[in-house]
Amino acid sequence: SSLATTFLDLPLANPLMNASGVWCSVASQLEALLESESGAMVTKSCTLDPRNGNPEPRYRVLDGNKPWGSINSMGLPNEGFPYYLRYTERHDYETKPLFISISGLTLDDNLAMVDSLKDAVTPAILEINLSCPNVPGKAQLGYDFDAMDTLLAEVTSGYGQRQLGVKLPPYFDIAHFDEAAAILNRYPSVAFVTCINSIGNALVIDINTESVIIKPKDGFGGLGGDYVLPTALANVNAFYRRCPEKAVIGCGGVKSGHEAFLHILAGATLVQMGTALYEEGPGIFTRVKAELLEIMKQKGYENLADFHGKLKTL
Ligand SMILES: O=C(O)c1[nH]c(=O)[nH]c(=O)c1Cl
Repeated sequence: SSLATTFLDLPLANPLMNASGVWCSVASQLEALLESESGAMVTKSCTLDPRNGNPEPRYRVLDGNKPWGSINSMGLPNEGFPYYLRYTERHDYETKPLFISISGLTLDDNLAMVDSLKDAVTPAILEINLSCPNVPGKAQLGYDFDAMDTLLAEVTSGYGQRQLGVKLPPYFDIAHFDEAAAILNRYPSVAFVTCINSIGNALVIDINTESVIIKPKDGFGGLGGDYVLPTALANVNAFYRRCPEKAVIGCGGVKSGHEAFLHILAGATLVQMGTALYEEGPGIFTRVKAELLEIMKQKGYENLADFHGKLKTL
């Protein structure tokens, strides 16, 4: 059996990569991902200027010894767009493809970064984070369909119809799957969707301290890990069914070959890891690769195409 695959016509040794935001904020982390057995890698969502982000604690795993998941309200800490643009210029693309994630604080900031990327003519693949903040008091872009449509119209024309992708927040209503997909399908250059970002504004409470466990936003934060797997699989499959011309990247609840297999069965071409990578480090790619291969062997699958998107219904 082989894990080899292609994405946007690029060859990958395997479908596994990090989720933006995890182990990808600074050069040392990016170099560790390059040296890891991941098939691809993505940078931390960046803003035009560097940001410190929110006060700590801003990331916690739940039930530490057996982390069922994580909660975070990082606040978009990053080194600023120029730092990641410089990394795209020195990345070794022969080793593995690189995605660059942007999350501008304003439409103009997003357009400025897209414009610089277009001029840079870098092989890096753009993933626009639609969970980026919107106008204060308004829902995040991924939940403000008019703002999302406007952004995509401006970005796709600014990017000269070059292929790019979007990182979507989770949706929980069939009508929202329909509406989001209808917008995305109007932009053929949006070649992939990454589902899902963390489940927003969860609240974890510690019974011993009778307190929340992260400092920002009175403890409200994005949920990752085991808790989000069924929602992640639903979003992967919903967009896989609704966007036949686009690839889907799965993200959410992957910590072993088992969940990676489920994401691919649901329609994911690549699979990202966040919480599990945060806790285990880049060695996780070696482990999950072996586990996925073992499951394929047990089931008699030679390659990913043998089961990709072949989820059965009853
Ligand atoms: O707080 C963050 O930096 C953050 N945290 C997330 O869980 N998803 C995101 O897209 C971002 Cl930008």
